[in-house]
Formats: sequence, C-alpha cells, structure tokens
Amino acid sequence: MRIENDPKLDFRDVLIRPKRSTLGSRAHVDVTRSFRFAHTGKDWSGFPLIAANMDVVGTMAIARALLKHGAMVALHKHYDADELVAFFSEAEAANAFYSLGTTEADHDKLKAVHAKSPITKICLDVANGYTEKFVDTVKATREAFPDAAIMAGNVVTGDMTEALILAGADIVKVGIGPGSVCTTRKMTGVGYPQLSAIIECSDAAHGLKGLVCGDGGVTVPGDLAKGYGAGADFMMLGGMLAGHDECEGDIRYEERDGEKVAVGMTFYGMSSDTAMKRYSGGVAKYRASEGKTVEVPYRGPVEGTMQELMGGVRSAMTYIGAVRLKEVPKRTTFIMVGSQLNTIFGG
Ligand SMILES: NC(=O)C1=CN([C@@H]2O[C@H](COP(=O)(O)OP(=O)(O)OC[C@H]3O[C@@H](n4cnc5c(N)ncnc54)[C@H](OP(=O)(O)O)[C@@H]3O)[C@@H](O)[C@H]2O)C=CC1
Ligand SMILES: Nc1nc2c(ncn2[C@@H]2O[C@H](COP(=O)(O)O)[C@@H](O)[C@H]2O)c(=O)[nH]1
Ligand SMILES: [K+]
Repeated sequence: MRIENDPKLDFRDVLIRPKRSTLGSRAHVDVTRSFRFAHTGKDWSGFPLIAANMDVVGTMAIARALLKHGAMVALHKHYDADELVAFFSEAEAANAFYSLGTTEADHDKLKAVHAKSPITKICLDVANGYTEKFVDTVKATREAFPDAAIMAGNVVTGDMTEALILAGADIVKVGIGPGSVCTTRKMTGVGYPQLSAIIECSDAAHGLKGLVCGDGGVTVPGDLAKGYGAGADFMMLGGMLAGHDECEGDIRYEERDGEKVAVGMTFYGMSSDTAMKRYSGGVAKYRASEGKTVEVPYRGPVEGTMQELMGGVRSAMTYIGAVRLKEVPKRTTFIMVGSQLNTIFGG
C-alpha cells in the first residue's frame, strides 16, 4: 500500500483568479479552437464541447442542434445500423462521433455502417480504459480506420493517456467516477478528482501531440471554463445537456391550470440498472450497477443551454484576458478555495 500526498483537486476546489485585460466586451472573444489530429493529420475546428454518448443526450437531434455552434456529439451506442447509415450520409453528421465498446458485435456493426457511409470520427468508450484488451482494441481500430479521428477512454492518469495515444488514439477521454449519474466511486472506491485528472492527462497527451477530452463532472457553466483552463482540449457533458427537446429521455407531464405541461425527463447512467435491463436483459450476477436513474427538469430546446454554456466561457475569458480559447490554459491561475458558491437562495 502507498499513499500519495500531493493535493488532487475537483472543479469545486478551485476558482480562476481574474487578470488584467484589454478586452472590452464578451463579444470580442473567440471560443473556437483548431486542432490537428496526431494520427490522421486532419484538422478540426469548432467549439470544443461534446455531448456524451449516453442514451438521453448522445442523440442525432442533439448533433444537429450543436453543429450550429460548431460543437460535437458522441452518439450513444444503441442506434441500429440503418439509422446510422442514413445519419452519417447527412451533412449534419460532420461533428458526430460513432461510439462503440470492445465487443466483436460492436466492431462488426461499425464496419458494416462504414462500408455504406464513411465514418470519420470514432469514440471507443469503456468504463475502464486500463485493460490490455482495451489497448488492443484501440490498436486494431487504428489499423482498420487509418483516416478516422479516434477518441478513446476512460482513464485518469498520464501513463495510461500516453499508452492510448501511442496505441492510436487522437483524443483520450479523461474521467473515472465524476459523472452526475455515476456511482463508480461509491461502489468501488476508485476514481480521481476530475480537475487534477485533466491537468495530469493533458500534460501527458500534449507531450505526444495528443489531445484530451475532460469527461464528466461539469455541474455549472463555470466548470467548463475550469476544464479548459486545466488543459482540456475538449469537454464532454452528459447531465448538463439532459432534459431538452432534442434528447431521447421520457418526458413527464403535469396538469397545470387544465393544461398538460412537460416538467421532467428521465436521465440515467449507461451502467445503471435501467440501461442494463434495456440492453443486457438485466444486471449480470457477478456485477453491480454503477449508475443512477434520475429525473431532471424539462428545459425546452437545447439552444438556451448552449447559450448559457458558451456565454459562461466567453465571460470567463474576458476575466482572464484570453482573446482566444487556446490562450485560456496559459492565462489560468487556479486558487484553492474552501467554498466557491453562495447557496443562500439555492445552487
Ligand atoms: N467514466 C466513468 O466513470 C464510467 C462510465 N461508464 C459508462 O457506462 C458505459 C457502460 O458501462 P459498463 O456496462 O459498466 O461497461 P463497459 O461498456 O465499459 O464495458 C464492459 C466490458 O469491460 C469489461 N470490464 C472489466 N472491468 C470492468 C469494470 N471495472 N467496469 C466495467 N466493465 C469492465 C466487462 O467485462 P465484465 O462485464 O465481464 O466484467 C465488459 O467486457 C461505459 O461504456 C461508459 O460509457 C460506466 C462506468 C464508469
Ligand atoms: N460511473 C458511471 N459513469 C457514467 C455512467 N453513465 C455515464 N457515465 C459517465 O458520465 C459522463 C457524463 O458525466 P456528466 O457529469 O456530464 O453527466 C459520461 O460521459 C460517462 O463518462 C454510469 O452509469 N456510471
Ligand atoms: K461517455
């Protein structure tokens, strides 16, 4: 047994210190980023936010809505091949990742879809990115799809970030246990505070010209700015994008003044009982669920939430004098805090 003593931080443990700047308006900052993917040499630019590959938010409708802002989506894994073929032949699929795990069936489906509609972005997603099997899957996928950008995870340490990039990933997905509907830390005791995970993994990735996506744990728009400040090239969001018209969750309605109004929407982890019942016929005997099922408030079109998220990032940039999103990590000084929000009137 060993104990590591240096502090490891979560989003809530820090704030960003303001800095003198010449920026006069939040309209004067540029939130787009341009990247060259290490393995394909191809360029991408846009707003580096990715909707998580979860049933409720990793949807084709979210992809279409986010594309307007140059943002992305990792589609959930449960569309059938025909739907995927049709979607990936649309222009709206430009910023969408095809997501899959490590099973043979997953990979056969990807090949079948790719043969009809070329896939240019692949998200290899498993709960535990530390297994040999996963590294082998990344290598095999890189060989089979030399021209596709590959995002792979999840991991939380520099060593494994490097291993996945060397195996063929362009983007490493970072986060074990920070998610809004995640119970991995509670069930297993395993995890890593998300801000530190992003700082350490991005440092490792950037040394190899790789990129990272901070996945999970964003609870307020400010966490997005902190993630970019910590070095995340992309940030992935689940819960913050749930509850919208473009989602695939069940809506709950209430009668109000004789009218039926939408009030809530289901949202669940991909390792929850709900997901396992739906896709695997239940929870296997030797494992426990590692996700929750919750109801989030119904929030209308995702457009409003995107404006809040992007507006928060723009404002953060003016506070630290970053004209372009790329400058944010260089201009970020985190200060450790005992409390970050005044909750007298709620969160
Ligand atoms: N970022 C995070 O913290 C987490 C994210 N998730 C999300 O939920 C999805 C579904 O998760 P889930 O169904 O649990 O598994 P996955 O889809 O990740 O993968 C399951 C495969 O990995 C094997 N495996 C080995 N160790 C583990 C482990 N500790 N946890 C999970 N699988 C393991 C499983 O074998 P076997 O079943 O035989 O053990 C199975 O073959 C994930 O793909 C991910 O998107 C889930 C948990 C954590
Ligand atoms: N441990 C679990 N993690 C999960 C599960 N389903 C999804 N996830 C992870 O959460 C993020 C989204 O986080 P959020 O805080 O933005 O909501 C997602 O991308 C996955 O990595 C789960 O069942 N268990
Ligand atoms: K995910």
